[in-house]
Amino acid sequence: MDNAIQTSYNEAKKLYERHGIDVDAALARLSQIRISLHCWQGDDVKGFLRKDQELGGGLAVTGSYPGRARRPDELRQDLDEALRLIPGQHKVNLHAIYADTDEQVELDALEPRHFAGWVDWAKERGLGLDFNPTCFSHEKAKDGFTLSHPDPEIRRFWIDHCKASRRIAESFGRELGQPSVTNVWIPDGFKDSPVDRLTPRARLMEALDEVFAEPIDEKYNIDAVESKLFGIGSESYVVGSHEFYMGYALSRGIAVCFDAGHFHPTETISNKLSSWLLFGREMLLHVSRPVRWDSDHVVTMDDELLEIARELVRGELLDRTHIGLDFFDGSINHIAAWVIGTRNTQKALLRAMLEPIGELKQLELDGDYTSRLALVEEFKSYPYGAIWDYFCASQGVPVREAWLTDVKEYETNVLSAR
Ligand SMILES: C[C@H](O)[C@H](O)[C@@H](O)C(=O)CO
Ligand SMILES: [Mn+2]
Repeated sequence: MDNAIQTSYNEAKKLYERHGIDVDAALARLSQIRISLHCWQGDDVKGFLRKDQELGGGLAVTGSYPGRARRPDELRQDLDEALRLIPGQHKVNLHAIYADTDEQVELDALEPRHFAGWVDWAKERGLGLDFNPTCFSHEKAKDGFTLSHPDPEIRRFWIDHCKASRRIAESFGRELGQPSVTNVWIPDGFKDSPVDRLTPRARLMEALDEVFAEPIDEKYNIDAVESKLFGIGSESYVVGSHEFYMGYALSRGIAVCFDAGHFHPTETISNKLSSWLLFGREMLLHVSRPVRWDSDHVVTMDDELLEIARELVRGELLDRTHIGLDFFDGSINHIAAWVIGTRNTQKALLRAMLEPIGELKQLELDGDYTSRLALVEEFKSYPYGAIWDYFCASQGVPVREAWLTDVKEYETNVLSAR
């Protein structure tokens, strides 16, 4: 370890210790937290099945930065490069359209064997895999409805696709020895105000009940449902709204996915997590960054990211939370986007762990809001960067912005040849 890094760490640690903060314990905890890197940042949500399809479901990727992955082996190579630059052991989040197969297989006929390449790769590296049915970018989703479609045949197709997805995730869990989270997000909704809001939701409820009917051991697969306030083309009404899924997940004992970009512009998910976990068992996060709308910008160290991390740490909610990322920026280097977003998420968790939580809670209980505010604000300039640098060095990954040199080299040597 570089002397300067060690010295700065020792000095910073002393400052935290004055407030009773166990820095080594925080780093040990941080090293155990797996973040799920979303594969779709690597290729602008194109996938490998049915590549001719336009991106649908109201999703939009802007930018055409060169070098995006075109095949499973390229995507895995890029993920390897990103993971090399991120401390800790993580997971990779796949969508169904990222099947690694030469077969022309339909979404409702996908099987675990179509993902064998991913499982072998993950096993070799000790990674976990999460999964998502892809209920968009398909002719059967063209009119904006999938699981809640009025046509029972179309509904059947999507139900079967979601059932197949759970079986694939279960196989990941069995093979990799850690549960896979299957997250169902559907784009269903109306551009303009509907006359009947109830019936599509009733259809969705019934369809989901069928999807989740097959019992699967939670040791292998955890089900989650993701709501949205609006989308492009579903500005006025989304079938799978927040209230719908809160009720659904609570009554069915499954997890809710909170996506940071899926609420009103001034509404934050950080303020929802404690409420959900008082009643629900587990949750999935899609850590994202909305800019004016659900724009899926790369996660930065903004107030909301820190507040999400604080909620998880202060409330001891980490053990019941699965942290996934969800952004797709096609205007910058695809690997850098993963590295920036993941390292920021980890850094925010570290900052939250390095706060004098017991002391702050006591001040609040005592009604000393002056000291509470003073301490929270002073801690913002405590030297967490020195602790982070030490963590990166001890985990064998580049310290500070040194990772960027590696990404630039990779761009020159690998990406520019694509
Ligand atoms: C590609 C993902 O499934 C998608 O981003 C979903 O999670 C979402 O957030 C849709 O807005
Ligand atoms: Mn999401």
